[in-house]
Amino acid sequence: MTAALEQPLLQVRGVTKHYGARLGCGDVSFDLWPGEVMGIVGESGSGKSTLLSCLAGHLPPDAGEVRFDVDGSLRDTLQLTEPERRRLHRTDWAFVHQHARDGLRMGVSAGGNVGERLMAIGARNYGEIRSQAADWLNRVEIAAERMDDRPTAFSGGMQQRLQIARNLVTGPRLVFMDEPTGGLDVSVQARLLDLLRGLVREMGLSAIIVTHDLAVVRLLADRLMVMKDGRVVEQGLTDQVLDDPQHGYTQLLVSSVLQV
Ligand SMILES: Nc1ncnc2c1ncn2[C@@H]1O[C@H](COP(=O)(O)OP(=O)(O)OP(=O)(O)O)[C@@H](O)[C@H]1O
Repeated sequence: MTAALEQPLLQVRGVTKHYGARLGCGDVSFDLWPGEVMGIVGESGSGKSTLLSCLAGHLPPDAGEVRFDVDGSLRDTLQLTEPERRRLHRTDWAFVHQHARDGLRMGVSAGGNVGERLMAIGARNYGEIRSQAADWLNRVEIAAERMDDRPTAFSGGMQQRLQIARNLVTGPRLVFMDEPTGGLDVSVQARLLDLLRGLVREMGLSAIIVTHDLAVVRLLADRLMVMKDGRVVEQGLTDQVLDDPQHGYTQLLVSSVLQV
C-alpha cells in the first residue's frame, strides 16, 4: 500500500464559522480519503456553502483545522505560507462554482480558459498547450471549432462544461464543487451529471460536492453529510443514508424528494 492510501487526503476537525451571532457552520469534522467523493446536502441556509468556503480556503473559520496531504504529511492549510497556498490552489485543488462565470474568464477564448491553467503551472509550449486544451474541450463535449469562441457565446450548460475542463486539465487531487448542476435546465443537468460521473470515475477524483439535489449525490457521492442549521445531523455511505435515513430531518429530505 502506498503512503497516500494510508492517510486521508483531507482531514477536517471542528470547523466552525459564525456571522456575528448567527451560526454559519458548527463543529464539522470528517476525513476524505483519496478517490472518495463526499456529498454535502441540506436545505437553503443549512451552512453548506459556508462549510465549503471554509474548507477551500475562501473564508477563514473561527475555529477548527483543515489538513491536507502535502507531500505525504497532513498540513493545516490555514497555516500555509502565501506561496504554499497559491501553489495548492493552482495545482492540487480546483473549485467548480455554481455560476460558470465565477470560475471562467469571460473575455478569454474557450481554449485560452483551459490553456491558462496549464500555463499557471509552468506549461510553455504553445502547441502542446493548445492540443491539451483541445483534448479537454473534446472530453467535455465542446466541439473543436468552438475553441476560439469566448464563453459569452456559449449556453449555460456549455459554460459549465468549460469550467469543468478548466478545473480538471491540471489533474487536481481535490475538487470542490458548489452546486455544479444548479441553475441549469433539467435536461442539461442530467447530461452534465452523466459527464461528471464519467470524469470522476475515469480520473479517480477526490471531490467535495455541495448540493441541495439528492439525485446529484446519489449519482456522484460515495459518502454523504446532511446539514441542518449549520450542524451535521447525519453522515454515512450515500446509499445507506438515502435508503435508511436515521435522522428525522434526513427522512423528511428524502421523502420530500420522493413525493415530487
Ligand atoms: N455573508 C453572510 N453574512 C451573514 N450571514 C450569512 C452570510 N452567509 C451566510 N450566512 C448565514 O449563514 C447560514 C448558512 O448559510 P449558507 O449560505 O452557508 O447555507 P447554504 O446551505 O449554503 O444555503 P444555500 O443552499 O441557500 O446556498 C445562514 O443562516 C445564512 O443566513
